[in-house]
Amino acid sequence: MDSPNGAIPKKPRSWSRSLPFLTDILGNSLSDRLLFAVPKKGRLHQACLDLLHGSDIQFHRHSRLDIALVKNLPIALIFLPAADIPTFVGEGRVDLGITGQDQVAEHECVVPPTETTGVTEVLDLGFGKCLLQVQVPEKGVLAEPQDLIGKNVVTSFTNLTEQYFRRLERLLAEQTGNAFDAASPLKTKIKYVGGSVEAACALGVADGIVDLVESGETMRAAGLKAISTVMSTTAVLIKSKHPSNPELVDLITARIKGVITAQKYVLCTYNIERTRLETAMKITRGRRAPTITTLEEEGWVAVQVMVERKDIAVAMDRLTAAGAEDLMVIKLENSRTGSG
Ligand SMILES: Nc1ncnc2c1ncn2[C@@H]1O[C@H](COP(=O)(O)OP(=O)(O)OP(=O)(O)O)[C@@H](O)[C@H]1O
Ligand SMILES: O=P(O)(O)OC[C@H]1O[C@H](OP(=O)(O)OP(=O)(O)O)[C@H](O)[C@@H]1O
Repeated sequence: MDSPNGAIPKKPRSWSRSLPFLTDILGNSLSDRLLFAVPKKGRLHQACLDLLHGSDIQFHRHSRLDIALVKNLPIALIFLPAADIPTFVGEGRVDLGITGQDQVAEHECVVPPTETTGVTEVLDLGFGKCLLQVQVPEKGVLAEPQDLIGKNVVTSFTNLTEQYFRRLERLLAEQTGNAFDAASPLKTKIKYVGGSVEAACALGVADGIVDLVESGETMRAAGLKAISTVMSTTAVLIKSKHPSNPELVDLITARIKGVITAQKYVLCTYNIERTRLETAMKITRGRRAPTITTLEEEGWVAVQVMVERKDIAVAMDRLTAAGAEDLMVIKLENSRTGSG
């Protein structure tokens, strides 16, 4: 897929139906609606549907149709590949979107943001966490990213990979006192594949790859090892520079923030003797401060406090050791908090 002039070939765009065409199907139902792009498949799809459900954004998606009208808000959801969402939001064709920071960065390599175009990151959604890494065969002789200079590198992120190797080639030229011509093609040959990138080395198409790693299982199973990290990424809510309805964007942001916070925290309640309260409060400080209520029983108080879900087991162990009794942990359905 290398192009003759050394330019990186564009990814194929799988979303071929244009908004005017969809408007024809749906009559005028798109006008006056905020357009919100959601990944139509892949790793982020289900988490986004859960987020919409938690935010009470109700819709019915007809099969094969990549657009769904929201029943209870003036919003239309547009289902797009995660890789295409920065383009649509960046050009202001769609107001809001969810995609990975990696996809935003890949897009911005080719279309740098300006004052009026490009996307603004509104919220880190916490899921879709992974690393974009340079990987090589575990058993091979390649050990450092510079060993790949002049070799074949396969990836779905051709622009970020080009940027990475351009920096590396420039750095190496500077270190060795050689001239680096920014206009000349890269020595490293970067090839695009749309998926199953990890197979490229075993099939002899690549000496190394640049791909996403979450648990590391795919990489291990393919006999690869990471030798460098290009970037870390999570899913983000993005908006265009001039959304059609900024108030509605703020409302959706607040709702989604509430769901994310509710997923991140649990409510912990316990009873404790007032004399031991100071120790207990050091264990569970809360988001702002714990709520303390006096119990009918002399010298005892009840405590209500938000605790990060990932810390709750250890917190309960320590609270019990500090004399807390009747501990309960309650899952939060939704939340609205002062400072996010
Ligand atoms: N293993 C992973 N763990 C967490 N997040 C991931 C992982 N793989 C991808 N992502 C995130 O999800 C985004 C979309 O990647 P994914 O490969 O799922 O999309 P896709 O190419 O549209 O789907 P598919 O691979 O099913 O064709 C990535 O850009 C990244 O932000
Ligand atoms: O570190 P892990 O937890 O194993 O995850 C990493 C894998 O997940 C992604 O691919 P995905 O499964 O989405 O399919 P794809 O190869 O078709 O993109 C990514 O491209 C890796 O292959």
